[in-house]
Parts: sequence; C-alpha cells; structure tokens
Amino acid sequence: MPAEEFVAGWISGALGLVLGHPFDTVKVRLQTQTTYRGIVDCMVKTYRHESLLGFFKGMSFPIASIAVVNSVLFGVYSNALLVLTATSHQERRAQPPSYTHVFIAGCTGGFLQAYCLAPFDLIKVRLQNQTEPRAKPGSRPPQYRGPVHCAASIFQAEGPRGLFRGAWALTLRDTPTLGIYFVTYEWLCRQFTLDGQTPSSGTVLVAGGFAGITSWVAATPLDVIKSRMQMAGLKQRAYGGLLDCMVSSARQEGLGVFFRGLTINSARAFPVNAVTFLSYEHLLLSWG
Ligand SMILES: CN(C)C(=N)NCCC[C@H](N)C(=O)O
Repeated sequence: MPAEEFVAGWISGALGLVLGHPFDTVKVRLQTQTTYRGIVDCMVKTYRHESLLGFFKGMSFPIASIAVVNSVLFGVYSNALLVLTATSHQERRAQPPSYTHVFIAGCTGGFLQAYCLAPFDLIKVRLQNQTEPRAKPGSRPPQYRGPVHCAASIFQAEGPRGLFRGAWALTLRDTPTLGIYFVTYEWLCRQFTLDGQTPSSGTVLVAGGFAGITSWVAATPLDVIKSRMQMAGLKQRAYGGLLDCMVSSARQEGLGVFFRGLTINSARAFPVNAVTFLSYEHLLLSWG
C-alpha cells in the first residue's frame, strides 16, 4: 500500500487548515448561535470581544488531528482507486480512471475519514463556540480550558460515546460529498489538460478550489445539522436524533436554516482546497 499519499494528504491538509480556520470559526458561530446578523457582524463582534485570537479558537486540535484525518481521506481515496483500477497515482494521468471509480473511491475515503474526524470536530466546534474572551481576573472562565480539558469533560460526563456526538450527521455529510469533491477535481483537471499530460499548477489551484466549493455547497445542510447536534446538551435543547434536529430547526427558523454559513463556507473552501490539492500534487510529483 503506497504510503506517500497518506503523508502528502497530511501536509497538504495542514496548510489548508491554517488558511481556512478563521472562516471556519465564523461559519460555526453563524450556524449555531442566533446573536449575529451576518458574516460581517460576526467578524466585528468576534474581533471586538476576543481580538484576532478569537478567530483561531479551537485550531490546535485540528492541526494535530489533520495528520490522521486528511491522510486517511487522501490515502484511502488513492488506495481505493488502486484497488478499483490497478493504477498508481503516477499512472492515472496516462490511464485516467472512470468518474464512477473516482466517486466510489471518494465516498470510501469520506466515510472512513468521518469516523476519525468525529471526536476532533466535536471538540473544535465546542471550543469555537466559546465566545468568552481570554480569562481575565474576576471574569467568568470559559467552560472548557482547552482541547484536552474539553475532551476530558465530555468523556467524564457522557462516556466515550459522548465524543461521537453528531458522528452520524458527519458521516452522512462526508460520504457523498467527498465523492463529489474528487469527481469535480478530476473533471476540471481533465477539461484544462491535454490527454496524458500533468495538469499545470494553475489548473490544480482552480480545480481544487472549485472542488472545495461544490462539495461544501452540497454539504452545508448536513453541516448545519451536524454542528447543532454537536452543541446540543450544552446551550441548546437536546435533539431526539438527526431527523428531529432537521425538523425542529426547519420549523423554528424556516428552510433557510439549512443554508446557514453557505457563503462563508464557499469563501473558505476555495483557498483551503486550492492549497490542499496544489501541495498534495506537488509533494507526490517531487517524491516521484
Ligand atoms: C465537503 N467536505 C466535507 C469536504 N470537502 N471535505 C474535504 C475537506 C477538505 C478541507 N480540509 C476542507 O475543510 O475544506
């Protein structure tokens, strides 16, 4: 099993993550809190109340976890294609896989990464939703002191299953949308590249960016539900399950609720995934 794809997936994911985290914080807050009037209002309030650091809350854990999550996604995707088409990453330019194979491999990668991502994503969302400024003497301290304290508190209160709150919604979000992600990337690369040639850096940037946008547009409705289920039991009401969360969110806030964070998700997706794919392709090319 070629291991380079796992390492390239890790490094490229970390680069994309740092670039996209401030957008991600704004998105999570818009999806789970009703105090903001929109993206700009959320950014201004976060900056005023918490300074620039507020945008980077909850980032240390994803940076550590991206090693597992992105390497599983890219590693499983590439190795699934190897099983389905008997071609390595280098051979796939001369013998491109069918879109059906790309979709199946993407869904497989998405399904497996969702389970690795679930506890890390839960902790990220809980920390991003703590709007208290850094602890000042006399002020009420935030509920979680950091990622380890957050994980330990959830574990103590709810046991190991608590760390997988929202995992179902995450799996449903990521399985098909990661198929869409890789199909869009492959399709765009092939449109702008001569047969058998390696796509240029510009093509990889644009294809990666649009793959990110397309997949996140498709993922946003379940992303909203996932974030709400992860926050349930804390500030908001507890939901009876995924369906209950969908129905009660739509009843209380209208169908528009499923598109909360769509603009910021798309704005974030382009640079994050352009950089992720560019570094992934370059690393694999340089390792031959
Ligand atoms: C729609 N979904 C879930 C995805 N496209 N997931 C792939 C993740 C890529 C990158 N780390 C990101 O956060 O955009």
